[in-house]
Amino acid sequence: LSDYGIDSLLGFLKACFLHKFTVTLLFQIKAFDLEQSLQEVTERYEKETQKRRALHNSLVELRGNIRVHCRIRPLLPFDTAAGQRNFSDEVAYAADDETVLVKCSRPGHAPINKTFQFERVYSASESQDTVFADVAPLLTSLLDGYNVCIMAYGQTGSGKTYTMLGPQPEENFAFAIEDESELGIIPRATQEVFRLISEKPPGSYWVEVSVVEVYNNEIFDLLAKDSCGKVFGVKRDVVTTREGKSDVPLLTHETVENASEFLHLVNKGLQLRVKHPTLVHAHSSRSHLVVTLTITTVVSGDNFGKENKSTSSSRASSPAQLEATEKMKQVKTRLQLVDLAGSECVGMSGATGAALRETSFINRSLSALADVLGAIAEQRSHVPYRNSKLTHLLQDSVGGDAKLLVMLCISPTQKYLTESMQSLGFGTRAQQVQRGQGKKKNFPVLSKAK
Ligand SMILES: Nc1ncnc2c1ncn2[C@@H]1O[C@H](COP(=O)(O)OP(=O)(O)OP(=O)(O)O)[C@@H](O)[C@H]1O
Repeated sequence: LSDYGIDSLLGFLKACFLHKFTVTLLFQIKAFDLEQSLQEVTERYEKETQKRRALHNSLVELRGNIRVHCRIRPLLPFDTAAGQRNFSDEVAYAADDETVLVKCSRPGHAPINKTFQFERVYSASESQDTVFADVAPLLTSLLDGYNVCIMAYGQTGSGKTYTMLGPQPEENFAFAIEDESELGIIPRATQEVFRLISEKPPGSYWVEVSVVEVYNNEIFDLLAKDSCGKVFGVKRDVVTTREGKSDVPLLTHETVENASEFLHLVNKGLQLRVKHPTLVHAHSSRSHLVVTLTITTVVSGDNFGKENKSTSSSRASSPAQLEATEKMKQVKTRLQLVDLAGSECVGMSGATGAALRETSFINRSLSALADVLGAIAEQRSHVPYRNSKLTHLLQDSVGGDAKLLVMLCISPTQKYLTESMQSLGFGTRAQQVQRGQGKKKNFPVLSKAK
């Protein structure tokens, strides 16, 4: 190569290098710009979503609508049953955080491509933390004087107990206390209630808990104790008081002073809850569970405070002690946490004998719940609360002034398509029910603690 040839080759290579360098640099600048504008758009979108949610919440509040959230559980090993082709195909998805998409085409059936909108939709990967973060604001309302009810509804095996309590050990119902991140709404809500109480200005609060199971249309008190102090389920009845409220006479209400006392107590009651294997999974709850926290706010009078030996300044040491104190004013608010038994198509359940009886009681009580919501939605003069013990027990939460959140739980697979569509239909109807604005209990003006 002549000198001239080498020079021009070097020049050419240099030009190529410079060109490549310039192009890379331009790309990098462009990518940086794009990244920045994407970030800006995302931030703006999140702000708008928050604003829209806040507006939606106010609207729901004003109309007294029932809030409905929907959680789609992940695919699990028991979904893939041998010999059932296509049954484990996923057909229900979270299209976004407010939309469920059900998409399915089966030979011999019309294809389904349907969306359902709810206040919040959780995809299979969303954690217990995320679910609870959306529920927690309702608990603030509880201490502001509103009754609150959170109810999990869905087909057998769709994740109701997981969502409400957390994953369950083989032998018993219990809170998996070892792994806090897996705890469900009930234990977290209790922790939150005690945290909120600890932040309150002087006044007095105490928390009582009751645990009830509705099994085969009978109510059982799961905290009742025998003469040796051992818990055993005692049958109770539900009545309507003169004020038109539902009440369970003789129901055990235990005072708890903190969340771990609550967990310990409720765990004992949960051991009595009926569960049997079903064709869906081995540890199916065959009863509706209702855990109620009653929060009594006591505004101290002249004598109160002198007798309060509690370690916490904002809490009374016992209800009995408080009842003995004169010049007190009390306001009671109630948090009802409900893990409904699983809805099921009787034909699908494969149940016979006693199990079939259980299944039909579960289905009857759930359709009584749907009938009650239908009657409220149509503003009928008669709402058939007394058609089942479940609806009679939940009367004040469903039809009364409570803020009600229905947590729909959905199995993602084709096998449970019919049940999932039924649950999604239930949720859609529930969120259209308007009951008038949630009513706040008026707190008496707090007098300064002495
Ligand atoms: N989001 C989830 N992530 C992980 N596992 C889950 C989830 N939801 C449910 N599961 C598991 O699926 C199984 C069935 O769930 P779960 O018992 O909560 O259903 P269920 O709706 O309460 O059923 P049933 O009405 O029969 O009692 C359990 O083993 C549970 O741990």
